[in-house]
Amino acid sequence: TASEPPHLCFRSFVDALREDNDLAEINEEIDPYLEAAAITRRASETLGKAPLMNNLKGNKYGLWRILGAPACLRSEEKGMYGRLARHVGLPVDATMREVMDQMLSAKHKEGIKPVVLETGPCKENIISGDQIDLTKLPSPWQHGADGGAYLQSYGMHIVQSPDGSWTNWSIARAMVHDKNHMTGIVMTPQHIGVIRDQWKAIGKDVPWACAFGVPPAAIMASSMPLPDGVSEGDYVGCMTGAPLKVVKCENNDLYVPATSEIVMEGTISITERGPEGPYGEMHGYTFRGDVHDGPLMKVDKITYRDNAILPMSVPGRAVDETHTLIGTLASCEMRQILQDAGMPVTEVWTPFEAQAIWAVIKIDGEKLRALKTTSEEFCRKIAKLLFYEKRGMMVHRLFIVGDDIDVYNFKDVMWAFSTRCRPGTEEYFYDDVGAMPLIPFMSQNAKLGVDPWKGGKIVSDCLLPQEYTTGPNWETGDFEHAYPKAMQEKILKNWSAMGFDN
Ligand SMILES: CC1=C(C(=O)O)[C@@H]2CC(C)(C)c3c(C)c(C)cc4c3N2[C@@]12C(=O)NC(=O)N=C2N4C[C@H](O)[C@H](O)[C@H](O)COP(=O)(O)O
Ligand SMILES: [K+]
Ligand SMILES: [Mn+2]
Repeated sequence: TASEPPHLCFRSFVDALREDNDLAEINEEIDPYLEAAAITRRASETLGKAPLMNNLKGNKYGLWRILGAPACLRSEEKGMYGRLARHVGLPVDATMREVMDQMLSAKHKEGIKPVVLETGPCKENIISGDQIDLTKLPSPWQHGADGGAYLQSYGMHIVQSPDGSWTNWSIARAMVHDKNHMTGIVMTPQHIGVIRDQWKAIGKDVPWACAFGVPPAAIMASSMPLPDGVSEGDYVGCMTGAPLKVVKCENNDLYVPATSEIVMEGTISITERGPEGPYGEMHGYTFRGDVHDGPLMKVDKITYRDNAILPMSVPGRAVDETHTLIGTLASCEMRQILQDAGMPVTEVWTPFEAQAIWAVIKIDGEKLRALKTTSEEFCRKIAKLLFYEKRGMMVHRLFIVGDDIDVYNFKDVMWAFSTRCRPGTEEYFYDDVGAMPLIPFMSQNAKLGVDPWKGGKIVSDCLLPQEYTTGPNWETGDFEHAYPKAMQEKILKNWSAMGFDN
C-alpha cells in the first residue's frame, strides 16, 4: 500500500501529512477520556498540525492509535486547505474552489464500480464474539458534557438497499453503548436512514459495516450529499479515475476498502434502540440532558490493520471537519443543482463564520439582467431548487450576491448583506420546507413544541434593485476603487518612502 497515493489510502495519507511537516507525533500516553479530543480541539483552533496519538491509555491488542483533525485547516504558509487537498489528490496549495471542483468532477459521468480483491491490509487482524468489548477499547470521549464515548466520528457507514442496487457510504456519529453495540444518529432523509427504512419495510435488520481510516477520497464522498441512489464508491472511482479496491466483509455481503485501518461488521437493528447523545455537534453546542434514542448497531466482527489508526473528528465551534466537509460538500451539490437548472450562478459557499448554516450564492450580473426578472421571482426560484430537497437540508439562510462580492471573504458578504438587503421586503421566508433539526434555533425550540424538522429558512436578497435592471451604478469607497489606477500605483510605490510600514 506504500505505493497507493494519499487520497486512496489512509496510511499513505498519514505519511503525506508527516512529509508535509503537518503531523504532531505524540508518543507519551494520552487518555482517550477527553484528553485526546482536547488536544485535537486545541490543534484545530490554532491551525496546528494534526495530532497522531500513538500511545493511547487502554490500547488493546493493537486497537488503536488516533489521528485527530484529519481535515482541519492548517497555517497559511503550509497551505490553509492542504489537508483537504491531500484528501482529493490535489497540490497542498489548492484553493477551496479547486477542492470543490475536484469533488464535482465526476458529475454526469458514468460511475466506476470498486474492484474486489481477495484480501487486503484491513484483514491483518480479526476478532469476533467475546473477544470484542467496545467498553474496553480506547474509544474517545470527545466533550465534557457528552453522553458517551464517540467511537465513530470519521468512519464510513456502509449500507446497501435490499435490492442491492445502491450502496451508500456516509458519515454519521455513533457512541459506545455496551460491549458489542453502538448507538448512532440514523435520520431520514439522510441516506443511511432511507436505506434503513427500506430494510424496516421488509422486517429485516440492516446488514452494516463501518470502516475507519478509509481512502480520504472515499470519506469526502461519504460527507457529500450526492443524489439519492448514487453509490458513493462508484462516484469516487469515476472522480479518481480508477476503481477503488475493496474486500468482502467476513460476516455479510458488503464490501469495504481494502486498506481500511479498522472495520466493524454487524447489523443496524430496526427494533432495538438505546440512548444517544448528548453530543458536541457541528454548530458548537452540547445541550446538557438532550438525550435522544438511536438504533443499536451490533458489532459482530472487527478486522483491522497492524498498528491501526482511528481517525477522529471533534466537532464544535468552526472550523473542524463538520464545516470543511459538510458545508463545503453541500455547497458543491447546491452549485450543481442551480447550474443544472440553468441559473446564472458562479459560486456557492458556506462561510465557516456561519457554522455551515448559511450559503452565499454568487450571481453573474449580465446573465441576471438578461432574465428581466424581479427579486422575488428570482429568489423564490432559487429557494424552490434548494429548500425542497435533501441536498439543501443543512443550510437555513441563502445570501444572493453580485459580481463584486468574494463569497469566500466574510467581510465582503456582510458588507453586501448589511447594505443591500432591505429587511422584510427583500427577504423570503420558508416555513414549509425540510430543516436541519440539530441547529440550536431548531432543536431548542422543539422543547416549546415547534417542529424541529420543518421551516426556519430564508433567502436574503443582497442584490440592489439596479443589479436586476441597469447594473451597478456605484463607486465602492475604498483605495482600490475610488482613485485612478496610476495614482494607486504611485502611492504604493512610494509607500515605505513616505514612512509607512509595508
Ligand atoms: C450532522 C452530523 C453530526 C453532528 O453535528 O453531530 C455528526 C458529527 C460527525 C460524526 C463528526 C460528522 C462529520 C465529521 C462529518 C464530516 C459529517 C457528518 C457528521 N455527523 C453527522 C451525523 O451524526 N448525522 C448526520 O446525519 N450527518 C452527519 N454528518 C453529515 C453527513 O455525513 C452528510 O450530510 C452526508 O451527506 C451524508 O451522506 P448521505 O446520506 O448524503 O449519503
Ligand atoms: K454521502
Ligand atoms: Mn448518499
